[in-house]
This record gives sequence, structure tokens and C-alpha cells, in this order.
Amino acid sequence: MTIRVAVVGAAGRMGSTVCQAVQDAKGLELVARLDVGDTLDAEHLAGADVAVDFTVPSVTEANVHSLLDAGVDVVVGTTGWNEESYGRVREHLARPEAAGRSVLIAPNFALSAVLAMSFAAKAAPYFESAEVIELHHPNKVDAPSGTAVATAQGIAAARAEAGLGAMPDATQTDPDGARGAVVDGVHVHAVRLRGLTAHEEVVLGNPGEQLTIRTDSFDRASFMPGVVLAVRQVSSHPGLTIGLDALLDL
Ligand SMILES: NC(=O)C1=CN([C@@H]2O[C@H](COP(=O)(O)OP(=O)(O)OC[C@H]3O[C@@H](n4cnc5c(N)ncnc54)[C@H](O)[C@@H]3O)[C@@H](O)[C@H]2O)C=CC1
Ligand SMILES: O=C(O)C1=N[C@H](C(=O)O)C[C@H](O)C1
Repeated sequence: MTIRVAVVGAAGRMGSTVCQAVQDAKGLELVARLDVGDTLDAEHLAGADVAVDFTVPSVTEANVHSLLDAGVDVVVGTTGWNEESYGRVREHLARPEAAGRSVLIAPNFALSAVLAMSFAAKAAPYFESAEVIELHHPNKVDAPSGTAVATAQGIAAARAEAGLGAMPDATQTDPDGARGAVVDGVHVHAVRLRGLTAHEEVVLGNPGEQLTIRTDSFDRASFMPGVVLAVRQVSSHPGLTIGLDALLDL
């Protein structure tokens, strides 16, 4: 059976790459390319079964609600989500008119990044210290990256489950934020550099040793197998699914 796909944010870096990936994928048909100014209703969705959203953090949640109202399942790669916005999507999915609908939201569809997040959470209980450094192209509008936030949350959850307390840090003065953002107690540093695409390093330290976990997306092609997998599988996972790892046997 062919899955008909609409791409929202189709004129963007990711959206245009996703349009091509959908056109190249067996069993998928691109039926709509939507971007700023297009209404997300049944008419513009042109019979799509699944919509893929790669837009901007400020609009993605509203898009998901409109897409659910229009009766399609949704795959989201846009960043900017948090527990509150996830909660509102869960509430929407619980309404009778959205029964059986599916939404999958993933901060990163690249296999190397999904594995890096998983490895970081696995390693976290064994180290006194852990910090996340994300490095991206300078056109990125949000910092820290959604992947870095998810990585830090995974590290923090694994440390908490293992009964670890706060990490050692004698910093007393940091007027300019040199220690970076703090996500659930984990420091996250953001680099924006021309020439980069999407990269992340997780450094974990003990007395006398360090583990470095690094993922590099040199090209947006790295995200496409994960996006195509999500499009193929989203409708078999009713409700809200967070992270591509939920579709992989990690
Ligand atoms: N989950 C993942 O694997 C990845 C996620 N991302 C995330 O995807 C998002 C998009 O990234 P890029 O493609 O680099 O950005 P971009 O700026 O190149 O593209 C965003 C597109 O969304 C459009 N847009 C803005 N508001 C809209 C609206 N209300 N309705 C429809 N379209 C709208 C813009 O016109 C633009 O064409 C970001 O949040 C980024 O962090 C990026 C790469 C991989
Ligand atoms: O904006 C990007 O480019 C990327 N955004 C996502 C994020 O914020 O984690 C995924 C990847 O890092 C590329």
C-alpha cells in the first residue's frame, strides 16, 4: 500500500531534502509541499496519510494540532518541544475525534545521533562528570539543540536512577554564562560555526580517564533513513511517540 505524504516546511533545508527522500522511497508518494502561508487543512494536504513537519520551534506545536484536526498522522523533526507541549499533544490525541491517530516527535533522525544518545545514557552512571557540547551551522535558530537537550535529559535520568548526586564543580562566579546552559543539572555548550552541519560530543570524566562519544552529521542525507522509517511506521504506533529509538531495537 502506498503511503501519501505531505511535507510542511518543504522550502527549508530539511523539508526540501525530505521531499526528495519521499520521492525516492519505495511505497511513499509525495502529495503536498507546504510552507509559510499554506493552511494546514484537508484541501491543502491533498489526501495525505502522513504529514512531516520540519519548520521552526515557534510554530511546530500549532502545526501538529492543525494536522491532527485535518485527520493525518504526523512525524515531527522540528525542535523546541518540552513536557508541556508534549502533554497538550497527548490531550489532543485522547479526544474522540483523534482516536487512533499517531504523532512521532524526534529531535534527531540520524542513526549515529540516536545511538550516541543511547550510549551516553548507558555510560552516565559510571562517571563523576558529564557535559554535552553541540556544534551546528550558524543558520540554526535555536540553542541548545533539541538533540543536546534530549542527551542531557537522558544522562540526568540515568544518573538519578543510579543514585548519583550533583557533578563536581567548584565554579563560584560565571557572570557571562561561560559554563553553558544547564539541562536537568547537565551543562550543555553550543557552538555555531560556518562549515558545520550537526555535531555533538558527550564528554564523561572520572579521575584519570575520559570517555568521548561523538556523532557527526556531515550531510542532511544522514537524517533521511530515519525520517522514511518514521513515515512508514508512525501509523502503527497510535498516540504520542517520542524519539526514533522507540522504533529501533536499542
Ligand atoms: N529531527 C531531526 O533529525 C532534525 C531536526 N532539525 C530541526 O528541523 C527544524 C527545521 O530545520 P531547517 O530545515 O534547517 O530549517 P529551515 O529554516 O531551513 O526551514 C524551516 C522551513 O519552515 C518554514 N516555515 C516556517 N514557519 C512555517 C509555518 N508556519 N508553516 C509552514 N512552514 C513554515 C520556513 O519557511 C522554512 O522553509 C529545526 O527545528 C531543526 O532544529 C534539523 C535537522 C534534523
Ligand atoms: O538545526 C539543525 O540543523 C538540527 N537540529 C536538530 C537539533 O536541534 O537537535 C537535529 C540536528 O542536530 C540538526
